[in-house]
Amino acid sequence: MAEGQELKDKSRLRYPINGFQALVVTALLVGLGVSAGLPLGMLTEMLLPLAWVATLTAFIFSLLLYLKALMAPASALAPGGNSGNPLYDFFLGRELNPRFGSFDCKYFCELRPGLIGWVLINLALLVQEAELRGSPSVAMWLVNGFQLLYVGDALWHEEAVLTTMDITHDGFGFMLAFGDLAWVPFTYSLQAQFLLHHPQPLELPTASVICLVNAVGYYIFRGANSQKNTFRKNPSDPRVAGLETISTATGRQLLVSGWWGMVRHPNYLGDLIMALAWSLPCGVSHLLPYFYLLYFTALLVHREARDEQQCLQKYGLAWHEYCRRVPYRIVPYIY
Ligand SMILES: NC(=O)C1=CN([C@@H]2O[C@H](COP(=O)(O)OP(=O)(O)OC[C@H]3O[C@@H](n4cnc5c(N)ncnc54)[C@H](OP(=O)(O)O)[C@@H]3O)[C@@H](O)[C@H]2O)C=CC1
Ligand SMILES: CC(C)CCC[C@@H](C)[C@H]1CC=C2C3=C(CC[C@@]21C)[C@@]1(C)CC[C@H](O)C[C@@H]1CC3
Repeated sequence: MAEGQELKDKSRLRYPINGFQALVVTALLVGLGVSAGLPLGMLTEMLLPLAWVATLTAFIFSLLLYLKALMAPASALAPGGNSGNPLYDFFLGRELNPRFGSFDCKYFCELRPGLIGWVLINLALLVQEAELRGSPSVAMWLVNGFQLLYVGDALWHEEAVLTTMDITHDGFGFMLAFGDLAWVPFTYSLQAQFLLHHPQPLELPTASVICLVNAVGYYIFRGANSQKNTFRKNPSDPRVAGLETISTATGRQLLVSGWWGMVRHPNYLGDLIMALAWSLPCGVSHLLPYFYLLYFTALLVHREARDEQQCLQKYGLAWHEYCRRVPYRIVPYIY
């Protein structure tokens, strides 16, 4: 169990940290099913109807959550989803942490169904390719491997999601419910879907270069996220104690050396490099496999701007000083 950030009423919610176990249990159940004759590859023929059902589920779920939020106390509402405009509030989410007993709807949806569903769809596409062509292609192995690493990493470090703005600031409305339940599994698996219908020959040297790109992206992404998480948990931890910091009026400090001294969002940079590595196995003849990279760039640029606003509010002058010391946002010398 882990404790979340402090809420408006000074209380803290508790969250179970067992996302990685959920992934392992799902893998075991799917393995059992497949060995008992479950035709996993058939899933690939049901993607469109399943995407519709997921969207409808997200719609009904967020409608119920909106109705539930009408009875919630003011202290339980999200800062942005309480405008009084029902459509806007339904879309962004009125309540910050809707719960049924100890079951936290937003926390559950943020990582588990979407991320585990995504790698399950990828696996089904790999199995289907093996059935169609005798064995999965190198490109399909790479896409499956890279994205499984990403999902496994997110679930392994599940506790880190408790400090993201989705959990601490945003309500749970249609946008996030749709994003978590429908958008992630069905659009994040587009590269593997593309490969099933457009096989790409991949020579060993090209595959090795693509693996290197993914490794570099992962190294930056994990290094930056772990450095910040370690520092926030215990600034005197020997792994971060030697880093240069700026003090803020809130008593918290900001890192100005290490990964966070290179750009203001080194974790986004690593994430984008990995996104490129996931598209490259699909070749360069079609734009579709690059959809994730384009959408993700737009999402992270927007997210970075929102985070800047929140940090400026929290840290004021100290944030200005940080921006002066670390002038680039995501890509050194470019942006
Ligand atoms: N694949 C996907 O679809 C998505 C992936 N992601 C990934 O999720 C991860 C989490 O991203 P996200 O939630 O956006 O935010 P971040 O992990 O980047 O966290 C931002 C927060 O970090 C703290 N911070 C910022 N600068 C510093 C500094 N110099 N020193 C110490 N603390 C600092 C601030 O919070 P405070 O000071 O309060 O601690 C700030 O609000 C990222 O790796 C991102 O790439 C995100 C969105 C979508
Ligand atoms: C429907 C819209 C276009 C936007 C929906 C946004 C959501 C898909 C994303 C908002 C924040 C997310 C995070 C992740 C997945 C995507 C969503 C839900 C991660 C869980 C991905 C893995 C990382 O390690 C952590 C991320 C936290 C934020």
